[in-house]
Order: sequence, then C-alpha cells, then structure tokens
Amino acid sequence: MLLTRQSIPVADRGQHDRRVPPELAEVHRVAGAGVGQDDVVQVDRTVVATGHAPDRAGEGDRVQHGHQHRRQHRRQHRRQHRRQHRDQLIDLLVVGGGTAGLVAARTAARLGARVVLVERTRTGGDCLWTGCVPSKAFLAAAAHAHAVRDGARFGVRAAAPHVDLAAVMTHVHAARERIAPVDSVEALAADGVEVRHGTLRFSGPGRATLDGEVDGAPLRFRRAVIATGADPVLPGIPGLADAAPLTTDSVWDLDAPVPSLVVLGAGPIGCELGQGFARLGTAVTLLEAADRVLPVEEPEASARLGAALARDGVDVRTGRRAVAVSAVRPAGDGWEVELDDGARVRGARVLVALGRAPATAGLGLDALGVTRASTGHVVVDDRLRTSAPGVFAAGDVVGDLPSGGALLPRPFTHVAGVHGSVAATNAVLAPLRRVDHRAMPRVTYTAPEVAHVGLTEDAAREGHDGVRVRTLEHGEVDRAVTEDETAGVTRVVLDRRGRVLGATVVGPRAGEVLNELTALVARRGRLRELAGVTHPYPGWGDAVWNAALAELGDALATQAARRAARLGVLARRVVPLSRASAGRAAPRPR
Ligand SMILES: Cc1cc2nc3c(=O)[nH]c(=O)nc-3n(C[C@H](O)[C@H](O)[C@H](O)COP(=O)(O)OP(=O)(O)OC[C@H]3O[C@@H](n4cnc5c(N)ncnc54)[C@H](O)[C@@H]3O)c2cc1C
Ligand SMILES: NC(=O)c1ccc[n+]([C@@H]2O[C@H](COP(=O)([O-])OP(=O)(O)OC[C@H]3O[C@@H](n4cnc5c(N)ncnc54)[C@H](O)[C@@H]3O)[C@@H](O)[C@H]2O)c1
Repeated sequence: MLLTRQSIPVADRGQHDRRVPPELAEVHRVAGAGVGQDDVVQVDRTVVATGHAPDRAGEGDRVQHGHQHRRQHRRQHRRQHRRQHRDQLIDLLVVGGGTAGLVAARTAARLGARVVLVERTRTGGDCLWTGCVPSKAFLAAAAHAHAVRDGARFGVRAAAPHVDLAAVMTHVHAARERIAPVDSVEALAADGVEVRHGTLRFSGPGRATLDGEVDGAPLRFRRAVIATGADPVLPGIPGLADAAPLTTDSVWDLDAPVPSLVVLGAGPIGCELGQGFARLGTAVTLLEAADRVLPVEEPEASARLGAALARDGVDVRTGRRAVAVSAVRPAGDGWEVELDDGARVRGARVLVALGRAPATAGLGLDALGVTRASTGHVVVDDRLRTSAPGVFAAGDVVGDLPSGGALLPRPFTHVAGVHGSVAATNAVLAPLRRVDHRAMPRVTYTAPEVAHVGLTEDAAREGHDGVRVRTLEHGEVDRAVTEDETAGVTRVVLDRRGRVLGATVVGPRAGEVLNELTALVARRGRLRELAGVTHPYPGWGDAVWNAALAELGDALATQAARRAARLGVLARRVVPLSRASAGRAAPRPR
C-alpha cells in the first residue's frame, strides 16, 4: 500500500471523504491494483487535505497553499515514480527453464511473487529433451528387442527382431511430446509465471539483459535463481571433433541404423546408451578410464553391471582412455579410436559420454559477484545461496555442497527439482530451508538397474565406527527366481545401532525397491523397523524385508533377549490361561 498513516474503508462514507483522490487512483491503476468499494485504501492525510482544501484563505494563504500544493505534488510524483519502479521490479528472475528453473518459478509464483523465467531454447530442459525422457524411452525399445531375443529360455521362441532405428526414435520423440505440455510456456503462464525467450546475461546486481541487448530495457530484479544446467563435455582428444561425435544433444536425431559404436565413458550415460544400442543390434565398444563401469557405485554393483553388459555383447574396456581418433581408410568406413595402451577400436560412430560441464559461460556471473569453482560450477551453501546477495543457484549448475566428498550432489532431475523448490522459497521468503543431500537416491536404468542411496560402504567406514553390511543375494528372492533374474544383490550399510547409512540394490526395479531404504536413510531409521511392515509376496522388495527380518532375528538372538524369552515361556508354564489370552472371537462368558 502507498502510505500507511491512515486506513479508510472506501465503503464507509459516514466519517471521512472516502473518494479515492485522483492521484491515488492513478497510482493504483499503474500498480495494477483495482480499488473496489470494499477495499481499504491507505490514504495520506496531507493528500486528502490537498484535494479538499477549504477556499476560505486570503491571498497570502493562497500563495502559501500554492507552494505547498506544488511541493506536495512533487512529493506525490516522486512517490508515484518510486512505486512504478518498484512494481516493475521482478520479485524472482529465474534463468533456465529446465527442471530446477521450472520448479523454482512455479514455487515462487505459488507464493505470490512476480516471477519471470528466461529460457534460451525450449522450456523442459535436459530431462525432457535430451536426458531422462528420451533415454528411458530408448531403453524401453531396447528392452523389447532384448525380450524377443531372450524369450527362448522361457520357452518362447521368435525370429530375431528387426530393429528400425528411425521408428525407435519416433517412439522417443512421441514420449517427449506427450510430456512437453506440462513444461510448456502456456502451462507456466497458467501457473502465474511469465516466460521470456532469449539468452540472459547479468549486467550487474539486480540487472540483466536478454540476447546481449545493451540498449534494450534491462530486466530489473530483486532476487534471482541461476538454473542454467550443464552441457556435454567434449574433451580435446586429437581428431575427436573431426569425427562429429554423437552426444546426448544429437543422438536422438539419428534416423539410420548405427552398425557399430565406440562409447567414451562408462558413467550412467555410457552404460545406459551403450547397453541400449547393443540390445538394438549395434556392435558397441565401451571405454572407461577407471577400473570398472559406474565407478562411483559400490564395486559389487559395477561388477554385476559389467557382467550384464558383456552378456548383452558390449565389448567393455575398463582402465583405458581414448588418446586419439582418426578416420578409417577408405574414408566413410567410420572411425578408429586409439587407446592409451596402443590398442585400436573401430566404430561407425563415436558417442561421447564423459560428463557434463555447467552452463555458465557468458552469463555475466562476475558482474553479479557470483563465485564459481574451478570446474565452472556455481558455488553455493546448503541453502543454495551464492556469494552474491539475493542470488541463488539450483540443479546441474551447482557445484559441490559443503556436505563432504561422500555426499556430493550428483546431477539428477529429482535433485534439480528439490533445489528449485528450496532456492525459490529461500529467495522469496527467507533463506531458512536447507538441502539435505544425505538421502538423495540415484538410479542407473540399465538392465539390471543400479540404485543407490546414502553412503557407500567405504565412505561409511571412514566416518563411522562399527559399520556392518547386510547383503542379500537375489538368488534367495522368490520373485527373482520366477523371472530368472537372480544375478542381483541388495546391500544395506548399517551403523553400530543398525541404522541405515546407505544402500545399493542391483536388479530389476531396483529404483522402486530403493524407496523404502531411502526413507530410512532420510530419517536415520533402523533396518529392523521394516520387519513389522508386511510386504506382498512375491515382490522384488522381499530382499529388503528379508534383510530386515534377519536384522530383527539377530537382535533377538542376543543372550539377554534369549534369556528374556526363556523366562516368558517358563512364566507361561506356571501361570494359568487367563481370559485375556483368548482372541476376540472367543465366546464371552455370561
Ligand atoms: C542422457 C541423459 C539421461 C539422464 N537420465 C536421467 C535420469 O534417468 N534420472 C535423473 O534423475 N537424471 C537424469 N539425467 C540428468 C538430468 O537430465 C539433469 O540432472 C537435469 O535435467 C538437470 O536439470 P537443470 O534444470 O539443472 O538443468 P537443464 O535441464 O539443463 O536446464 C537448464 C536450462 O537453462 C537454459 N539456459 C542455459 N543458459 C541460459 C542462459 N544464459 N539464458 C537462458 N537460458 C539458459 C538451457 O537452455 C536449459 O533449458 C540424464 C541426463 C542425460 C544427459
Ligand atoms: N539414470 C540417471 O540418473 C542418469 C542417466 C544418465 C545421466 N545421468 C546424469 O548425467 C551425468 C553425466 O553422465 P555421464 O555418464 O556423461 O558422466 P559421468 O561423469 O558420470 O561419467 C563419465 C565417465 O567417463 C569416464 N572418463 C572420463 N574421462 C575418460 C576418458 N578420457 N576415457 C574414458 N573414460 C573417461 C569417467 O571415469 C566416468 O566414469 C551423470 O553424472 C548423471 O548424474 C543420470
């Protein structure tokens, strides 16, 4: 409201002049705040007096009044100007329309803030257009091809599948198009978010321009969330650029079969896409510099996935780096990748899956005073505040949080979503919410899936005493036996008191099975709490339930517990059966 000295209900015409003075009405109009009959208008007494000054004064008084009037008018004008300026200010400027930006913008708009989201290409971000959605749609097609080939062991024989990669990509694109409306400009507008298209650059605190428009009206904002995500890394390996390598930005546009493919990097992208292409009939070589695939996961998980990839025909080479790429002669026959041990592998195409770098170039972060790590990531604290006042960052653009090496936030969509919500709330209200990365799960959607939450065994042993691991082979899980998928494993890392510090599940639907373990990690719960939770039979979650039952069984097997139970049994022998021991269905004595 404009002024706060006096509040006059517009409808209350008995005691005051309730008419809204023209100056105020104009201010309200500019502010977009319609004044209705029932509105309470904050009116400055002096303004009201100006409009209704009695005409009884003499000439001197009139001059005096004239001066006063002009001064008041000027003051009024300045106020109006300040108000207009204030109302043009954006409460929250969100840069980037991926998951982090979308969630941040919607959260802030829901809280009543004026939100502008700037996106340089299409809203939806990596997850929708180049990441989770296309990759999972692609893997679904690959799973079908695999099922056709693999049916014989279940007594179902079929001819080898005919894979039409262009049709596979049509399915991939259709999945994107079905989800896209949720992230569209129209949906955002309906949620109260104004979307501007263009590449944003910060020009100083509280100011930014679109598409480098130096002369254009700058965007002025109170707070900002940087959610510009990350782009695929293309290392400077000699000859690689000439090979026009595929990345996750371009691979979804393939429309012709790829007979052979060299994949650089066996992180989540290399493993998912390497296996997907192999199942769709491509001869895949997967190169990984570390000594195992998915090196951030438990070694046990890497080993089982490595074996599964090999079963699908992937030529997995670990402990090897690509050092050069050259065209196979005669030209047009693909590319030869030289490894650091001198070996050479060939592929019609090369797919680079060597990580993603934060998209901060040209964003003007220095003008804003935002500190970046040597990797280019925006440095934030656990409330997602950057070094610049009022500026927050969320999602893939964010670097390590101060939670320590074992708990690094990895770039995932669900993490981006949580970040968006926390950053927006902290920006628009007060910076009170913290991000807890302890219980951020991750799933690599290979076959088998590799799901993990919390600490790995090694990390747990570094920080805790008395760490134990409860391991359940899926050969003991009836559901796995019925589906002939017994190569999986569930490992739960526990502290001395049996609280779940971390867990890894390898197997079909591992991502879903992980959820109840994630809940325990989040609230520092004990594994044995799940013993009393009935699980439907036969489920993939049986391994977790069995682990919990085993945990409870061990607790009951202590000498003290056994002695207590024995005493209970002895007591029952000497105490006669009472009515209380009968069930509800027992007939009541009259
Ligand atoms: C192949 C693949 C598969 C994946 N699968 C999974 C999965 O199964 N599960 C999972 O959790 N995660 C997965 N991810 C990771 C997930 O996609 C990302 O972690 C997530 O999308 C990051 O969201 P974000 O909002 O931080 O960034 P992004 O989605 O990258 O959004 C950033 C946006 O900012 C825009 N932008 C950048 N700079 C500017 C600028 N200067 N001005 C205006 N706009 C700008 C960009 O155009 C982009 O739209 C996968 C990633 C890939 C590549
Ligand atoms: N299911 C999922 O949640 C999912 C799926 C795909 C991607 N993602 C996200 O996208 C991010 C990027 O994925 P990514 O797999 O590209 O990156 P990554 O960093 O996870 O893996 C890259 C791999 O390449 C290896 N490497 C590095 N340099 C090499 C070289 N010169 N030669 C051979 N190997 C080399 C690394 O050791 C590493 O294992 C992931 O961190 C992940 O968070 C998630």
